[in-house]
Amino acid sequence: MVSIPELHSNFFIISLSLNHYQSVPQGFRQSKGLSLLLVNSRINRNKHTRIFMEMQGNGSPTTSNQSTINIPHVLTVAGSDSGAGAGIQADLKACAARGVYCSTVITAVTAQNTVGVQGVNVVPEDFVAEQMKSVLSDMHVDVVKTGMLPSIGIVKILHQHLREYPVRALVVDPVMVSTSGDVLAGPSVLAGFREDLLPMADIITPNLKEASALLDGVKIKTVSDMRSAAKLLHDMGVRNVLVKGGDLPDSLDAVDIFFDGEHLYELRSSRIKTRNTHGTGCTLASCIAAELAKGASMLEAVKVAKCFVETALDYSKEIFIGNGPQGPFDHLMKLKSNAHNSGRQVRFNPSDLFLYAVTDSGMNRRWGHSISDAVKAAVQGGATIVQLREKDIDTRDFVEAAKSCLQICRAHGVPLLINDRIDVALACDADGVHIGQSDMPAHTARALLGPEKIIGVSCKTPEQAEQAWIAGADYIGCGGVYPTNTKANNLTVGLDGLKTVCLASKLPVVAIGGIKVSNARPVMEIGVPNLKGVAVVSAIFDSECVLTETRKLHAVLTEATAAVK
Ligand SMILES: Cc1ncc(COP(=O)(O)OP(=O)(O)O)c(N)n1
Ligand SMILES: Cc1ncsc1CCOP(=O)(O)O
Ligand SMILES: [Mg+2]
Repeated sequence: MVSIPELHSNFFIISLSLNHYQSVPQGFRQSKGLSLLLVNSRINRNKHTRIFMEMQGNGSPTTSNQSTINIPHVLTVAGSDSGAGAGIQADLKACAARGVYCSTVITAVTAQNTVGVQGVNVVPEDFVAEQMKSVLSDMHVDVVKTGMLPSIGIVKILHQHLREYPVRALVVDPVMVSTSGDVLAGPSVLAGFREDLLPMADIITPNLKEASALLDGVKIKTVSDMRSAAKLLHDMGVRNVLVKGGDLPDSLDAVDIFFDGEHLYELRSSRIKTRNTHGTGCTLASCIAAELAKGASMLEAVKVAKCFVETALDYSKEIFIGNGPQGPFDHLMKLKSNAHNSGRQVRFNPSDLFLYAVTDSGMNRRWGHSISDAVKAAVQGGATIVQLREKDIDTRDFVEAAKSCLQICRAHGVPLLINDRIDVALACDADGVHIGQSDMPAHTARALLGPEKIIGVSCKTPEQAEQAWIAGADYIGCGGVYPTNTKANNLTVGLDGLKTVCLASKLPVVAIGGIKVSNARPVMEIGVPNLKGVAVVSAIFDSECVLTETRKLHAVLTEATAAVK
C-alpha cells in the first residue's frame, strides 16, 4: 500500500495512482477527512495520477462540490467516415449539438464521400479493445451507442467490456449497409448482434433493410410489416425497438414504429425532400443516446431525436457539400446562416460605423413611419449601419420588424444590430447587438452569439473601453457627446471625454448623443484615427423625411472626413 504523507495542513498534494488511492482503506480516508479534489491528470506513462487532496470530511474519491459539473457522457463505438457525414463524425456533432460529451472508440476507418464508400480499413480487434478500456476504465460513461461493428470479434469485445463496465443504457444502431448501398458488416456479425448485443440493448434502431436482415430476410414493405418486425425484434431480447421507415415506398410521411414491449407507437412526420440525408441513422441513434444520458425516458429520447434530425434536415436542405448523390447535413445548424452572410466578406468593417442610424419607436410613431419604412429611408440616404433601438414594443412585434428590416439591410449590404435584446438578435439572425453597461455583460453576449456576430458596447471611460475589448466587443459607442433628450439621465462626456476614450480604446469608436448636421463636424475633427463615425437617433428619425435628413448628415460627414485627411 502506498504511504500517505503526514497531514499537517488542510490542503496538500501527493502523487499516486488512482488504484493506490482506492487501496487506501476508506475508514482511514474518512478518519483523516480526505477526499479527492481532482483526479485524472496523468503525469507519466506509469499511469500515475496526480491527486490533490483536501480535508473535506468525506473519504470517497469525489471532486470538489463547488468546482465540478457532471457532464452527460455518450461513448460511441463506430466507424470513421472521411466525408464526416456519418459514423463517428456524425456522432460527435450530434452529441455536441445536444450538449453531451462524446468519447469515441473507432472500429474501422472508411474512405467515404458523397458518392459512396471507396475503402474500409478495419481496426485490429486488440486495438479496439484497448480504446474501449482506455475510455471505460477512466471516464464515467452514461450511455454507449454503437454504429459500424465490422467483425464478430469486435461485437464480442464490446460485449465483454460492457459486462465489465456496465453503463446506464446501450443504444444499438445495427449499421450493416451504408445509405449508398455499400456493405459495412457481413453476415457473421448478424449472429453477434442476435446472441450478444440485442439481449443487452436498451434500444435498437434498424432501418427496413437492417430489420429484415436481423429477421432472416423477412419482407418489410408496409407500416403493418414494420409493426410486426418491431415485435419480432423485441422477442429477440431487446427492450425497445425503433424501426425506421425512411425507405418505405410510396409514403409521403416519414413513419417510424416504436415498440417498448407493451405499446406500439407510430411516429409520423412529413418527409423532407432533400439530397442531404447522409448520416441520418447515426445522428438519430446518437441523439437518442444523448437524451438518455441527460436522463430522458426512452420515448422522450426517441421523440426529441426524431425532431432534431427533421429540423436539421429541413435546415440543411439547400447546403451543398460534395458532388455525389447524397450529401451530409448540418448538425449545428450554422452553415446556412453563414451562407446568408457570405455576401459580406468581412464580418465587421470599422468603416461601417461612419453613419450609424439608431431607431426610436416613439419618433417613428410621431411621424407615422413604420420601423421598416424608416430604416429603408435611412439606408437609402446613406446609413452605413443600423441599430433597432425599440424600447417599448412587444417582443413579437420586435422580432417581426427586425426580420423585415434585415431583408432591407441585407439587400444594401448594411449590417443590422439589435439594441439590448440578445434574444431578438438570435431569433431573427441579426448581424449583432449593441449593449450598454447595465445590459447583459459583453462576454456573455459573445458566448451566446458566437464569434461571427458584431457586438458594440457603450463606454464613457477608458476603463470601460478596456473591459469591452477584453470581453470580445467589436466596437464601442461613446457619449453623450452633446446633451440629448433622446436618452434620459445620460451623462454628457463632451468632445474631451470622447477624445480621452478614443485614445485609450483598442477598438474602433462611434460617437453618440445630440449629434446633428450642425454639430457633427467638430466631432469628426477631434483627429483620433479610431473614431470612425457618428451614431444618431433624432437627427434623422425625428423628421418627416428620413431620407433627406440622412443624406444631409452623410454629406457633412463626408466633407468633414475629407478635411481631416
Ligand atoms: C452606438 C450606440 N452607442 C451607445 C448606445 C447606448 O446604449 P446603452 O448605454 O445600452 O443605452 P440604450 O441605448 O440601451 O438606452 C447605443 N444604443 N448605440
Ligand atoms: C442612445 C444614446 N446613448 C447615449 S446618447 C443616446 C441618445 C442618442 O440620441 P440622439 O442622437 O437623438 O441624441
Ligand atoms: Mg442598452
